[in-house]
Amino acid sequence: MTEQHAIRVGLIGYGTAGKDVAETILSGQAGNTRLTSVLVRNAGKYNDVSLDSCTITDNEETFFAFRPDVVVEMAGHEAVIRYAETSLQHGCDFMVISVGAFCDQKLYDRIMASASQQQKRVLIPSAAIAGLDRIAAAAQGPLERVMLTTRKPVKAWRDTYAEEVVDLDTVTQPTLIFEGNARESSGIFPESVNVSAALSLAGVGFEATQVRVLVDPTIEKNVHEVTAKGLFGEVRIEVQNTPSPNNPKTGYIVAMSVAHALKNLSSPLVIG
Ligand SMILES: NC(=O)C1=CN([C@@H]2O[C@H](COP(=O)(O)OP(=O)(O)OC[C@H]3O[C@@H](n4cnc5c(N)ncnc54)[C@H](OP(=O)(O)O)[C@@H]3O)[C@@H](O)[C@H]2O)C=CC1
Ligand SMILES: O=C([O-])CC(=O)C(=O)O
Repeated sequence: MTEQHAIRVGLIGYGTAGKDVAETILSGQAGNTRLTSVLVRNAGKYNDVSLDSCTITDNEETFFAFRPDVVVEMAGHEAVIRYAETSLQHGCDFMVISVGAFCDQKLYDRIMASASQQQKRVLIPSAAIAGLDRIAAAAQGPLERVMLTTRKPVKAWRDTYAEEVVDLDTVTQPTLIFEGNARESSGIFPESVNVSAALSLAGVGFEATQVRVLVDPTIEKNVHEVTAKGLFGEVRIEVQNTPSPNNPKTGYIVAMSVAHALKNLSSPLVIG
């Protein structure tokens, strides 16, 4: 594929992970892709940022006027609510990391209907979790149980629901702050447990996916453990993600995974 035929990428959000994704595209790590436009809330904040020929805008029309092939959301649940259907209706695939927004079943159904109607796709990279491929394959046969346990250090829980249930300044032991299903965890932790939604969509759905969330002052990394059992056998996968210094809720791996997913769109060899 020549540069002329590069996949045109529109990015929503230029925060911790969005900035890293932009850099992977500009450095060629995301395959044959070209960053055309970045949609932010206040373009004035980014006057000093220069991204080659890419335009940073807070105007939705300007953003879509660059006719991206794929819109990559790196901005949170509210951005999914605002831009998922709009992106599909503009003829773009929609790559989403704030997957927890899909816990709103009506929103999810509308987005899926738009994707089918437009013959476009919603793409969910693994991001902070691993093993979605295995869970999706295992879901072909009966799956008895899928469970996620998410643990993060204290600094990852500032400004979240965790502050309502535990004193982050004094906690010394791993402390369970949530136990329930993925429908609930996706809504309660919009910035921290999107992985539970991705796991649900790969496997047995939001109600049947069990989730436990812990504040863990004894660890340095963000840890996600997936266990599942079914006709296929059993699996236990644990990832330990290095938190990003700019936002300890998010790991470096999130942008790396998006870069890999973008690369898969143009690569003759597709893995994962
Ligand atoms: N699936 C997964 O494994 C993971 C998913 N996530 C999701 O990714 C999101 C982003 O993570 P991260 O980069 O660390 O978060 P940051 O808070 O560092 O960055 C979010 C950025 O999004 C921008 N933003 C918010 N709303 C909009 C909007 N409507 N339009 C354009 N830009 C917007 C914010 O801009 P402003 O400066 O205006 O506030 C901010 O720059 C998280 O909120 C979470 O939902 C994160 C980690 C893992
Ligand atoms: O980066 C992580 O550890 C996971 C995360 O924030 C999320 O799923 O929203």
